Amino acid sequence: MSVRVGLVMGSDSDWPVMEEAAKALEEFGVGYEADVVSAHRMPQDMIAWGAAAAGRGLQVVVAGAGGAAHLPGMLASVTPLPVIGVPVPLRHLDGMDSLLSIVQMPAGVPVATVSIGGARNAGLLAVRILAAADADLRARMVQFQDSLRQTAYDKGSALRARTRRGGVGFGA
Ligand SMILES: Nc1c(C(=O)O)ncn1[C@@H]1O[C@H](COP(=O)(O)O)[C@@H](O)[C@H]1O
Repeated sequence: MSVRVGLVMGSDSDWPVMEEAAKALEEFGVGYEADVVSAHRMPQDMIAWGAAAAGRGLQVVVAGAGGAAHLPGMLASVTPLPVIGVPVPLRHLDGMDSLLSIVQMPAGVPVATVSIGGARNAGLLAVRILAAADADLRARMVQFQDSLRQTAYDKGSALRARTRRGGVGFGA
């Protein structure tokens, strides 16, 4: 399986959050590599990693970091690849620091920021980006969306049964 997504984080302490992105990629059979890359602690290596990413065949970067989370933005500044940023919540400030660090990028250097701790959505967004030019992957994403819809239908019918209040009743 070719490695299409670079899944990087500022520290291995981010893994419990970032693992959800890895799981989403695995669900869709998308190859990824995972590594610790820190703008603050290894700036030269971080620049080298970002500058080489596209040339190594990566197509999307998912970057997670907590606190003063400069990693996603700095990677976006040195790669032409789409970068998805994951704000990782730490003990203080509940991830707001990380969210604001990642989301407020200057014009010209986009980072697609997901919610605080939203690594699963980062993985799913990476799949969607790849699926734009990959019909097989797109078909799998449509199937996944169908399963979400079915789950919502089932929840609606269970709620209607529980409350004995008929609603519109979506789905079969
Ligand atoms: N935000 C960054 C960057 C960066 O943005 O380059 N490098 C590490 N970190 C973050 O520091 C937090 C604490 O790291 P440690 O647990 O290693 O002390 C992690 O959430 C990491 O992402």
